[in-house]
Amino acid sequence: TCTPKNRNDALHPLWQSPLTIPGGTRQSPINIQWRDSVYDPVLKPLKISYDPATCLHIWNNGYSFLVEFDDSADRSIIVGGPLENQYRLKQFHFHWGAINEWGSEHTVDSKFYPAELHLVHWNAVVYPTFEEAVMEGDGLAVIGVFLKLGAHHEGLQTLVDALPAIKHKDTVIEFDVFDPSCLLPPCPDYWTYAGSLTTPPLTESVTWIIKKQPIEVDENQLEAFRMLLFTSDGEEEKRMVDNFRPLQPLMNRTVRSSFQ
Ligand SMILES: C[C@H](CNC(=O)c1ccc(S(N)(=O)=O)cc1)Cn1ccc2ccccc21
Ligand SMILES: [Zn+2]
Repeated sequence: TCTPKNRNDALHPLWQSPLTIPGGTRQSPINIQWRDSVYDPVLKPLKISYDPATCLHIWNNGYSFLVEFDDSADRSIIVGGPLENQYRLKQFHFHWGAINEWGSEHTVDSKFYPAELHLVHWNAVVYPTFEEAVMEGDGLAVIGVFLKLGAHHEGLQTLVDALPAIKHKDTVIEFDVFDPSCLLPPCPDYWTYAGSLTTPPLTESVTWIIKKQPIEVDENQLEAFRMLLFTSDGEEEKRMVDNFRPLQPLMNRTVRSSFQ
C-alpha cells in the first residue's frame, strides 16, 4: 500500500483535504493543556443574548447536522469575552464519535469527550457578509461546549426528536423556535485561543471560546446523533460518526483562561 511520505500529506478520509494547511500557524482543533493555559484578568465575561425566534431550520449537510439562524440583523449576538466587536449567531452544529470514548474536536489534558457543540458567530460590525468574515482573522467566533455522558438533557431532546426527519444528507426541516442558550452550561468559565475552521476551507478566522464545564446528555441522545447518515437517500448508507478533525499543532499560541 502506498503510504504518504509523511503524515502531513495524508488525506483525511472524511474531507479528502490535506490534514494540515500548508503554512498554517493557527489551525484547530487543539489539545488544551490546563496547566499551560494562562489566566488573563483582562478577559471580560462573555455576554450572550439569543432570540429564539431567529431560528430557521435544521438540516443534514453531509458533515454534521446544523441549526441555522436568521443573521440579517443583530438579534442573536454575543459580545465581551475576548471579542472586540459583537458577533452574530449564524448556526450551531455538533461533532461526535462512533463510541463514547471519543468524538470531540478539542481535548482537555488529552481527554476526549463523546461530542462537542459549536455555536458559530460572525463579525457583522466589520464585515458585510459571513462569506467575507470567513476569510478574515477576526471574522468568526465559535463557542465550543463539550458533551459528556450523564443525565438526560431536556433542551437537546427537542433537537434529537427532529433528527429522524433529516437522516439523509441535504434533508432539511422547519425549526421555528429554539433557544440555543439552553445548550450552554451555567458556569461562565472558558478558555480562548486563535484558531481556524475545522472543516474546509479551514480558514484561520476563528476566535475559539471553549467552555470549561461540559453539559450532560444521556446515551439515547448520543445514539440519536449516530443514526444520522453522511449519505443521501438512495446511496449506500454510511453512518454519520467520527466527524471530527484530528488535533493540530499548537505552534506559537497561548491558550488563555477566564478563570484562575
Ligand atoms: C465556510 C462556509 C462553510 N463552513 C462553515 O461555515 C463552518 C463553520 C464552522 C466550522 S467549525 N467546525 O470550525 O465550528 C466549520 C465550518 C462556506 N464558505 C463560505 C465562504 C467560503 C469560501 C470557500 C469555501 C467555503 C466557503
Ligand atoms: Zn464544528
